[in-house]
Amino acid sequence: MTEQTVEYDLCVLGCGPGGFAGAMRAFDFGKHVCVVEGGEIGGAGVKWGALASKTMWELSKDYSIAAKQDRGYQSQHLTVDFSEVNATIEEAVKERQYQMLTQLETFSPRRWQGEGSITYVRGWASFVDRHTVEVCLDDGTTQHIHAKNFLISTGSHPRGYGNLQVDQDKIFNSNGIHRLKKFPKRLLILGAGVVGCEYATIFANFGQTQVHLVDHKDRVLSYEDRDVSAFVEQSLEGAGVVLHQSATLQDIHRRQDYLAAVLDFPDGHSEVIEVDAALISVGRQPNLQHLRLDKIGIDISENGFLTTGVDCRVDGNIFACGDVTCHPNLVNIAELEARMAAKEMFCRAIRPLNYCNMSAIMFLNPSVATVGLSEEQCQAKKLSYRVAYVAYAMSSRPLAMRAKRGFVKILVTDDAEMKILGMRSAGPQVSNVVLSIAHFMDHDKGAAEVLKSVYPHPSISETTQECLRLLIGKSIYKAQAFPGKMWVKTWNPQDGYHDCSRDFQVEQCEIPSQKTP
Ligand SMILES: Cc1cc2nc3c(=O)[nH]c(=O)nc-3n(C[C@H](O)[C@H](O)[C@H](O)COP(=O)(O)OP(=O)(O)OC[C@H]3O[C@@H](n4cnc5c(N)ncnc54)[C@H](O)[C@@H]3O)c2cc1C
Ligand SMILES: NC(=O)c1ccc[n+]([C@@H]2O[C@H](COP(=O)([O-])OP(=O)(O)OC[C@H]3O[C@@H](n4cnc5c(N)ncnc54)[C@H](O)[C@@H]3O)[C@@H](O)[C@H]2O)c1
Repeated sequence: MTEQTVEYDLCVLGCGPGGFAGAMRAFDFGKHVCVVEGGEIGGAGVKWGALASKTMWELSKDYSIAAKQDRGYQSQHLTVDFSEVNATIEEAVKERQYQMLTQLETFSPRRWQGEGSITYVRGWASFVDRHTVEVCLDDGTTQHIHAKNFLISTGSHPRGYGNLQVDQDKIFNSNGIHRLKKFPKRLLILGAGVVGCEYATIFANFGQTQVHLVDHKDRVLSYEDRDVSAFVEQSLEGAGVVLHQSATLQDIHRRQDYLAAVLDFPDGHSEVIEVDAALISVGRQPNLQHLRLDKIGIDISENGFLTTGVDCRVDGNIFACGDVTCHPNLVNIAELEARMAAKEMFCRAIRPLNYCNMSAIMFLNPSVATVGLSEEQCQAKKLSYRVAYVAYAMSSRPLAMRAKRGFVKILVTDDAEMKILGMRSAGPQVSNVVLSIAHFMDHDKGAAEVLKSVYPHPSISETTQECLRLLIGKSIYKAQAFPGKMWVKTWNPQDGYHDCSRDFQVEQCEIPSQKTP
């Protein structure tokens, strides 16, 4: 295939996790794919977000463990250098980018002799018509690319804050935070969503920075259940982060060698905080503005995102995935949608995407994992549910780890089937917990059914098992003996909450055809 004459089966716009996954899935079907990337390969999934921030989080966690003083060991002369931390982050980023480029190169038409191919073009794309994009190449020239289908996977960028100038020198967003030259002594973070809470945790873990976390809402992670927000607030405050809630940032004044941030509060008073740097993390906006979607007659929905169906189609031969859509901004969702789109284009997808069982982890100290519905979401839908809570302190592994801060909270339908609706969990190794529940939800299992699995001991996942047992009244440790650490409640739209922790029923012994342990 020569690049100028060919009509590709698929042209992918943007090579973050979504674009890359979509291109590879189309390649699985033996298709000729062109991938256009204007910035750094990997996008926010690698360079500007997920991988970079998670590498920094891992390093900060290691540091905070090394700095502990309550475990019988004490490190001496522990120091940390910001530029060395950054170099390690860069190493992780480069490794992933190298893997991506290696694969693109392996399947390029120049080398690959098998079916299908992937052509990688570096430049910024915009639509000419429904089968053509124009790409501004790195050398300033343009190239037209023709394709039967397009996947828009151009991701998102950090939202600005009014007229505040993000100079990536003193005032940063998540794209620029790694340009800091050293740990700031004082850092203001505006926005206590996931990005804000994660970076507050990271800087607090390193112990070099006084963090001020500011949000206009009255709690952090305001879209989560109140008990989850309260848990995270306690963790952050325990690590020395100062929370400024229900606060509006009026302005940040640049002084000679510091920043003066003015916060306004609902009762009419204002506060001025002096800091050395600020991070603005008030959400993200999709990268659609330069795509010339008007040329292909596609409207952006009211909130600025692309509207897709369950098959990830925007319209006709135009598909979209990841942060440009109105679904949660997560790497796993971008990849899932992209793979679905490719399947829909070339072999018709068998089952539409189910967004109900999506799981996520917020990298805090300790981390928080979520899957499916929260209590607040059930209540908004007027869906009756039963919910059980078990504190990590009730399980052997957290006891052994001396890491008792954490919990598992599982929601099931308030009926005989007790189908799992969702889970919220906090603590070390929550990824294990969330994965097992996501898997059970995907298979539409009820609480009793999933107890047939035997969990290893001692493991964090035993806390999940005990929580499920609690839901069906078969827990080993009993809520009556540990109020506050274990409880069960029901909620329905008419009566609200009913605490069932003390409703102890003697189990009738029958010979069942199939036992639940
Ligand atoms: C600080 C931070 C931490 C995060 N942590 C996590 C996490 O722990 N877990 C998680 O699941 N998610 C996390 N996310 C979210 C995750 O990074 C995004 O949801 C994900 O990267 C979206 O993938 P995408 O492919 O849609 O877009 P992106 O990753 O943004 O990639 C889009 C690509 O398109 C390119 N592009 C844009 N316009 C054009 C154009 N016109 N022509 C050509 N190329 C173009 C861009 O240069 C970019 O490379 C985090 C995000 C941030 C900001
Ligand atoms: N671990 C993960 O999965 C992970 C990590 C980081 C980011 N992400 C993704 O990236 C996306 C963006 O994250 P984010 O934290 O920037 O956005 P977000 O929407 O999660 O949080 C934005 C926060 O800023 C606050 N805010 C908004 N306007 C404000 C204002 N004017 N003044 C004060 N506060 C204001 C909001 O109340 C909210 O708490 C998230 O949706 C998330 O899906 C995921």
